[in-house]
Amino acid sequence: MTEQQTTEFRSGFIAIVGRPNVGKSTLLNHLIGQKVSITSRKAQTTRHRIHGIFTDERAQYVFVDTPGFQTKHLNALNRGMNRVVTSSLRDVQVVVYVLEALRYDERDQEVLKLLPDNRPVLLVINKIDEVEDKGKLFEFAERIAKDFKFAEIVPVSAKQNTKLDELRDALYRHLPEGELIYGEDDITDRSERFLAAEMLREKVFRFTGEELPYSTSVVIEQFKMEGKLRRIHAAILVDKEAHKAMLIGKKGEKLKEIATQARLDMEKLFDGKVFLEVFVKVRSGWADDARVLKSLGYE
Ligand SMILES: Nc1nc2c(ncn2[C@@H]2O[C@H](COP(=O)(O)OP(=O)(O)OP(=O)(O)O)[C@@H](O)[C@H]2O)c(=O)[nH]1
Repeated sequence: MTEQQTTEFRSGFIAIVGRPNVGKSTLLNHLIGQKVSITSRKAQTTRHRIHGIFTDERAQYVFVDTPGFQTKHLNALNRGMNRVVTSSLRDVQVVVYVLEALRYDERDQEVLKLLPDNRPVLLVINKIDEVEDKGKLFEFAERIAKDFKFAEIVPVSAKQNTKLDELRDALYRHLPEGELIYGEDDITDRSERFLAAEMLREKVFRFTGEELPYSTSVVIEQFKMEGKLRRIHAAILVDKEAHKAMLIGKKGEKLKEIATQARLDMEKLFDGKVFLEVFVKVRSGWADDARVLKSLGYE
């Protein structure tokens, strides 16, 4: 091969799959160097497909962050998520299958069953910072490799940015030759409005621990540019008065903290000042129901 052939520009879509909590969102954020996907200690916080984009002088890597594959609790939402996993695997060039170091349970195996055999799959063993005896990683990798033919195996710590360059190199090796798919400076194809909701939703999860149910949702009611300032009004919708009190906290302190942290993340991501106002609203049930609203003359 000549020098030129080895440095050809490459591009393509890459899916990151794995059971909840293995660190997919953290990996995506750290590979891109920006916070575009929400992370939290609670499992199952990713509900949407997010494209994170990373461009350097030799390639454009377009990441698809898939929700954790659900094997328990097959409700409609989770069934939807599984479909997202399967469909996102169909239109990518490379698949990254993430495991937690030294952990390989039946949920991981369920995801493994979804892996395609007609394109490269990289095994990423994450959270190696938690393993003292690194020799164990080798045995672990050998064991997993018996279950699937991986193109490469890359141990990393997403959180500590360890071996992420090795992972980028491995991804480059398996991407096809191609032009830029998105702009050079793009990091996601999601709107700022969507990302603002994600940032806020993450803080709600983070600051309410296990107390608040997943039924909580975030709506951006207004997103306005005023010169360089983004003026954002957001509502956190809850089902019960008790949940509202929980979110607001003593003297409103919890809500203030949630809003401040979300605003700081937004300012970093949007690279500009944000004025953020957050309200907590109790969903009145019928007000949410599109059909009822329609019959009352609202659209
Ligand atoms: N020690 C350690 N913890 C990590 C690492 N990567 C991620 N984590 C932690 O693992 C937890 C889950 O990370 P996420 O990135 O939200 O996991 P996910 O796979 O996207 O989870 P879902 O959105 O539920 O599918 C968080 O508490 C992270 O901080 C790592 O390399 N080392």
